[in-house]
Amino acid sequence: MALFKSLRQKLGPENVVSEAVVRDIRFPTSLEAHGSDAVHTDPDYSAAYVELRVSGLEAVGHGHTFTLGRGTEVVVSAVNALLPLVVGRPLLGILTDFAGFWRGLTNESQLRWLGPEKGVTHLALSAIINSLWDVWGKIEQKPVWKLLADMTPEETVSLIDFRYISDAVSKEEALVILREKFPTRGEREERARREGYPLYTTSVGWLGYSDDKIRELCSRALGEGITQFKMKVGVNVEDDARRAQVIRDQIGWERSLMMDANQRWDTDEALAHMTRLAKFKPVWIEEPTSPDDILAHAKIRQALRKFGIGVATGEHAHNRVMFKQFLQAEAMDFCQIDACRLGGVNELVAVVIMAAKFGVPVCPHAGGVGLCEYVQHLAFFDFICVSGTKDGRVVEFVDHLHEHFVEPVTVKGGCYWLPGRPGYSGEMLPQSLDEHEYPHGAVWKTILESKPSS
Ligand SMILES: C[C@H](O)[C@@H](O)[C@@H](O)[C@H](O)C(=O)O
Ligand SMILES: [Mg+2]
Repeated sequence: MALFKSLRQKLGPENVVSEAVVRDIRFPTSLEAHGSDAVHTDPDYSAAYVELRVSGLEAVGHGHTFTLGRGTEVVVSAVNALLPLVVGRPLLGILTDFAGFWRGLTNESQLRWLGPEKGVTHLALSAIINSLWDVWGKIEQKPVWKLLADMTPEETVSLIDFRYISDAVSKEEALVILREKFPTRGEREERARREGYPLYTTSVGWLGYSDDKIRELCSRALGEGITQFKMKVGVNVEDDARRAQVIRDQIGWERSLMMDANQRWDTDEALAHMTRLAKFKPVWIEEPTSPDDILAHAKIRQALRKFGIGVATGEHAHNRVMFKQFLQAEAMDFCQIDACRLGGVNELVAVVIMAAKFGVPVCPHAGGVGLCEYVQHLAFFDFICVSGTKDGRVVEFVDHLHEHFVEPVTVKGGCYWLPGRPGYSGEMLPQSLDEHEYPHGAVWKTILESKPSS
């Protein structure tokens, strides 16, 4: 137990979580249609942002969950409801029995009625769990991917609550998967440093962008060495076809194009629309229908196989149980974990291991604020410790709001590059937090004051 031993040397019973505050941070991305899709037409990328202090420690844990605009205040309330379960607890006890702690939060006997393990309370949980991972990384002076890469297989499985997934992957099976790659982790860590991790960009194809803007952004992305692109579809199939043509004209046919319908269609509509759009050779259609409808995804997947179009989903799959069923029902070709939809690193690790068992590539979702900063850690963990490969895998990148982070992602030549600072990379700059706090931060004051009163 290498890492736990080191923690025991650094932390004692006096190091308790002494304070945790949550803030409502919103960015007015809807003003320029950044992030817009077939159902989220005016997204303001937002965060319920937690700062967690531990007595006797200088390091502060920063963690957030991603949400949109008006939803943020609901998530902030849910974080406030959960925080009494965290404040006052010794950090060592939390981290060395992380699965037990996690279950305690997800199964608090009154709050669990709101979920369990889904929706607002689960989003809120992830902000707290993310802040704990951040402080853990800072204590060990390691970025989270490295913290994970330095764990023994036994330490890794101790993070996971196996309840409800042990029929798909047991603790013993998870250990076998992790042990298999354990001796060769060093080689892949070296390769990760040398080669990075491939990305695709969604920033060229938000639904509210004009054709001219799409053209300009494609040519800029090509100049930056990006070779994989995603566009939004779903409102009007003829518009989608026109925009797909615009993108193909720019990127050619050798580079990859993905499509994302953001849950807009019924099953038959999905089939009709994708039959029409198949000629643009998309690698996948993402969220073609309700994110809860596993069997519909399976049906769509079967039907689109003849076109060579895969089905991707996961950004709205609310817990490991949903992923289990998508995998068991052969309903997804690409597993899109989301660092904030799931209950933080602990549940993400479970899904990454489960996907490896089912042989489905993990291609993390990152369309939001700070999601790129988070998911890079999980993708590198998957490569170094779990699947051992980057083949057929790609991490989403959106080129928005990175300037607000203490350690923004490094992307170059169509790849993410390993983050180096201790922690989970989600810490935002103090000035950005102050300016974007809703409703009194300077940015919101200006926007709200300029709105005509009704
Ligand atoms: C509202 C958001 O921008 C979504 O459109 C976004 O997360 C998207 O589904 C994606 O895959 O990036
Ligand atoms: Mg999506």
